[in-house]
Amino acid sequence: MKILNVDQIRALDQATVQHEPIAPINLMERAALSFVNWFADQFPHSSPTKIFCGLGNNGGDGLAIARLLLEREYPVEVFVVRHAPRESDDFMHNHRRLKLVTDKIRYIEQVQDIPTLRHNEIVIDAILGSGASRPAEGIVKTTIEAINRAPATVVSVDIASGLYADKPNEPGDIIIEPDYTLTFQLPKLALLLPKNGRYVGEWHMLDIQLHKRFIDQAPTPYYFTQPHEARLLLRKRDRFSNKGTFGHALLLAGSYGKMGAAVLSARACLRAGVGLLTVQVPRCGYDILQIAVPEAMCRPDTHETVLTGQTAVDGPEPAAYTTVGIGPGLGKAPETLAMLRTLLPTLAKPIVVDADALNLLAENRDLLKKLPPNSILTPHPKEFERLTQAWANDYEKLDLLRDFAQKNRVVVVLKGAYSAVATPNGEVHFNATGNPGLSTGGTGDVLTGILMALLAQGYDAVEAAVLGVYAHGLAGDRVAEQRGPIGMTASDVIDALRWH
Ligand SMILES: NC(=O)C1=CN([C@@H]2O[C@H](COP(=O)(O)OP(=O)(O)OC[C@H]3O[C@@H](n4cnc5c(N)ncnc54)[C@H](O)[C@@H]3O)[C@@H](O)[C@H]2O)[C@@H](O)CC1
Ligand SMILES: Nc1ncnc2c1ncn2[C@@H]1O[C@H](COP(=O)(O)OP(=O)(O)O)[C@@H](O)[C@H]1O
Ligand SMILES: [K+]
Repeated sequence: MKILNVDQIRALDQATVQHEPIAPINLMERAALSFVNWFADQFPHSSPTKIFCGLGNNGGDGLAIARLLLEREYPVEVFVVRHAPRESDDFMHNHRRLKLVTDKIRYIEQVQDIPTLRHNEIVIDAILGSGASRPAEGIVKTTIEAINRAPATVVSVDIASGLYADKPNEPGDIIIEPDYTLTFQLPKLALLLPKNGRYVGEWHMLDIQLHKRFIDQAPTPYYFTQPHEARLLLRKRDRFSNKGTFGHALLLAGSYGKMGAAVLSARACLRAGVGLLTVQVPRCGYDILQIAVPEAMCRPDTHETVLTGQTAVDGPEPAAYTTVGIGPGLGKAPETLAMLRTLLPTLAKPIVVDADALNLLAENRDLLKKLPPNSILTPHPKEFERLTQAWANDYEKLDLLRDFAQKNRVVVVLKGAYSAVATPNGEVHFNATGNPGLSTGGTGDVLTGILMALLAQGYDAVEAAVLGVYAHGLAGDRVAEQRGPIGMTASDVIDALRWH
């Protein structure tokens, strides 16, 4: 699913009006109806509801929502925040219609006009929508502050008032902090960015049947992966397959005290369908690996505590494996850096690079040029900052991300809520699955194992990254469903992986 910017959303509304065709006011009615259907499923009919409307089309939505909720006998009061000299046409139309069915419309011009809000009440926030283009001030600001102070449940129409849909707000901007955001048709970029968490709450999309062809043709670098899109990537297994069909992966991981990371990656790699797995660990990890992951072959390094790449055991060169994964629990010993220096130029097929291998690349950026094209890098934000530079806001971070992936011809999975998969051609695919239960040590190692397994099975790097983060997050969601997010372990996530 595409993520469009504000100008494109406006053009999409117009294209829908022209091509369906549908009158703008009926499109607004459709949006209001889809909101009310969600609302009625969520909140009982007795819920006292106060709707705050601005004077633009977001306010127009609010007025239409008020009328439809009144039809369903919700106890509704409407407050119009008079912040501008002029109302939009569709606002005025809905204002006239609403006045015919209720006399409970009040106007907020000064602070005394703002009603008291109680904890059992619901506030519908329709003050500013995607048209917000400057910081809230004056009576808009005061009203938003009052709503944020109130104990009421707040539901934002389309987007929290004051939050820009596709550009950074300034620190100190006053923005609604909703419990829910119901956004029309497509996600807005702002909803997916970490700094905006408190201005979004739980969010859902409402399908208002905007013009499909326009969406299909609209150029955008940003996508939000839907479950059906991720599942489409999944390949069926041939009845006559054998273990060779699914690749032989080599995992280079672990150091003294961090052998668990190697175990977790190895187990996840097996649970993600690799045909064969060899793990090279420092000698001190040999017994651990053999006992904890009997399905994997183990090549002990000649070094006792860190990886050097040297081994006394016969076996193929790393370049002969279908793919290589490197990083979990690795440490940053000089011998390990030397291994990277020797190893990377010998590899031609995409590999997975994580954790301390990324930190070594960050400290030795000349090595970035040695990465096989289409390799997958899986930094969390701090690791990505080390690879690049600090950013002033999430939008700048996205620019850095796209730039880095394009320049280095790699796929970057920037991990976190809505992990972002950046591709060498400049696209960013945000992942929808996952939950805060995954914020625990080892879940990143699990992702590395999954990505290696997918590369080994022949998925291309972008497919592997998009499908891998999806399956990883979904496994986390399954665990959270069964036992709640708190106390989830990386091993639980491995056990919950499913590929059907
Ligand atoms: N046009 C359509 O067909 C549809 C539009 N929809 C609604 O329309 C909204 C967008 O409507 P608008 O473009 O009228 O924009 P808004 O309703 O978000 O804003 C109204 C006006 O406020 C002004 N403004 C911007 N920042 C402000 C600030 N800080 N303080 C005071 N005023 C400020 C802007 O000049 C803007 O024209 C969407 O968010 C959505 O709710 C929906 O009804 C879906 C269909
Ligand atoms: N709040 C969250 N919502 C969704 N996913 C999360 C959240 N927090 C962490 N994750 C996921 O958990 C994993 C954590 O990886 P990482 O930070 O590398 O941990 P570690 O190095 O301990 O394994 C990533 O895949 C990340 O996307
Ligand atoms: K709003």
